[in-house]
Amino acid sequence: MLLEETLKSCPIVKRGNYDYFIHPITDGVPVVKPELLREVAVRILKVGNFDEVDKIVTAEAMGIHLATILSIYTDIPFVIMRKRQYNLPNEIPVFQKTGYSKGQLYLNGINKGDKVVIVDDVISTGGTMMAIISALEKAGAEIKDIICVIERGNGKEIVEKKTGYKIKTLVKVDVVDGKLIIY
Ligand SMILES: O=P(O)(O)OC[C@H]1O[C@H](OP(=O)(O)OP(=O)(O)O)[C@H](O)[C@@H]1O
Ligand code: HPA
Repeated sequence: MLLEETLKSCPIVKRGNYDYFIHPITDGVPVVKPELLREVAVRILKVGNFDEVDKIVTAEAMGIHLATILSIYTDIPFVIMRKRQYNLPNEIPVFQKTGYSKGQLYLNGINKGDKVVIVDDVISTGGTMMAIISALEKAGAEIKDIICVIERGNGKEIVEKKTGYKIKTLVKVDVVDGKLIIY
């Protein structure tokens, strides 16, 4: 499959001490091919449960292309947790920490009782997913499913243990000695 094929050859760069892999789905670099995007979307739709879901939720920036194509396929609207504060009434700020960055994410557009599916490109340390889940819980949303395209390291297990939610992924990778391996 294209996702696995393209992962095999992706470059790794250092972000501080973190070995960061660069891939079209996770970075939009070097180029996002429609056949790859389509394959990923179809695979997400196969594993995910989008029945009777009010909103798809993703995080800026690299969940946006995924939420967009899933929204077009399912006719479900989507919400982007932004890194920018809008100061809208009921905006929910949460702290986000990844393996290489720290910041805030802001949730708008979710009503109490909304049934949501969370979609993101990668789960690595799980810091971002913890932030998304905590914002949605504060908003009173009902999380129906969580799907990340790529899992790396043990962040998925950590988040599952802490929150009780099951996280689905399409492929599991790791970076070992500067090389990306696919399990
Ligand atoms: O599991 P974690 O360690 O939290 O890593 C996963 C997150 O890291 C990336 O986001 P980032 O905040 O770097 O922003 P980007 O989407 O703009 O690359 C990626 O898009 C995930 O949201
Ligand atoms: O290694 C990575 N590559 C791309 N996106 C990511 N988000 C967390 N880790 C990574």
